[in-house]
Amino acid sequence: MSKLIPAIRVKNFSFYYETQKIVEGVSMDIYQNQITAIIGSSGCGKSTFLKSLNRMNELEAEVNVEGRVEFYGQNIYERRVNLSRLRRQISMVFPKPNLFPMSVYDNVAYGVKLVGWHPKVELDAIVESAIKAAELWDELKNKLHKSALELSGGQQQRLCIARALAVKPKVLLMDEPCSGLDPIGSMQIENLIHNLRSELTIVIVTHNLQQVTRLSDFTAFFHSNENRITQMVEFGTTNKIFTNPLDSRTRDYIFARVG
Ligand SMILES: Nc1ncnc2c1ncn2[C@@H]1O[C@H](COP(=O)(O)OP(=O)(O)OP(=O)(O)O)[C@@H](O)[C@H]1O
Repeated sequence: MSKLIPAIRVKNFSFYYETQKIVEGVSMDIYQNQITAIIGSSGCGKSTFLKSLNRMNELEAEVNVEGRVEFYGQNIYERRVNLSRLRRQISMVFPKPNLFPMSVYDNVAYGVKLVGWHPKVELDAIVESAIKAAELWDELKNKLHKSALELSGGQQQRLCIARALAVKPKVLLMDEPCSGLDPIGSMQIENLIHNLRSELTIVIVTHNLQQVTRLSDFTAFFHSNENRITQMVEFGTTNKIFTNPLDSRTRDYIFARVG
């Protein structure tokens, strides 16, 4: 493996919704151009943690944090951080497609237009390149001006990825990106994630442990303790976590589910 460069360094990080502590004392590195999976029981705080990596949860609730999340050396929780810029650099894909009721083209162009004006020819090129990167161009090149909501579920989810890619993020956070898809739709997204890794750093939350072993380079196991506060129990290469976990709680979770 070539030298690993941390894109995000999480340092002794705790997260609260108002005063309710959800995640406690997480320290981990998320490496550039690697796929990192976050696994753990339902409700333990995986999505919360994922959204704390680009401060998305602040759109939903009042939050408090302790510790640091450094993105290429800068603590994203510093007061002077520009949140729109941060969320472009660390973009997010949600469990269900959340396209706008507008055309395929306008969905992909949306975030790009928010950043600033581009000549039409430039915008066309950005949209085409993002749709190609999401491996949808052949399917959609003749439907660019049709409503995005007419696409299949799998196409909609890949279009969400195209929309996220259009603003040229460095990191893509993916929360259960295949949850609503059939096996073929899931496999297309998995192939896409696999191919995107050469250009992007990816963090994925999923309950599908087979998917974790197929896709990810590193795995973090989160576990909620008796006080319903979640800690990261173990982090390592996916191979190590799935063949020889050190912690009995990781072992119990993985072997109970994989068999
Ligand atoms: N906006 C919010 N405000 C307050 N509490 C929240 C909010 N979102 C989630 N929570 C709480 O945070 C805890 C962790 O939820 P979260 O969705 O992060 O878990 P999860 O591990 O991703 O779950 P799942 O695997 O079922 O999707 C839960 O107790 C949940 O009720």
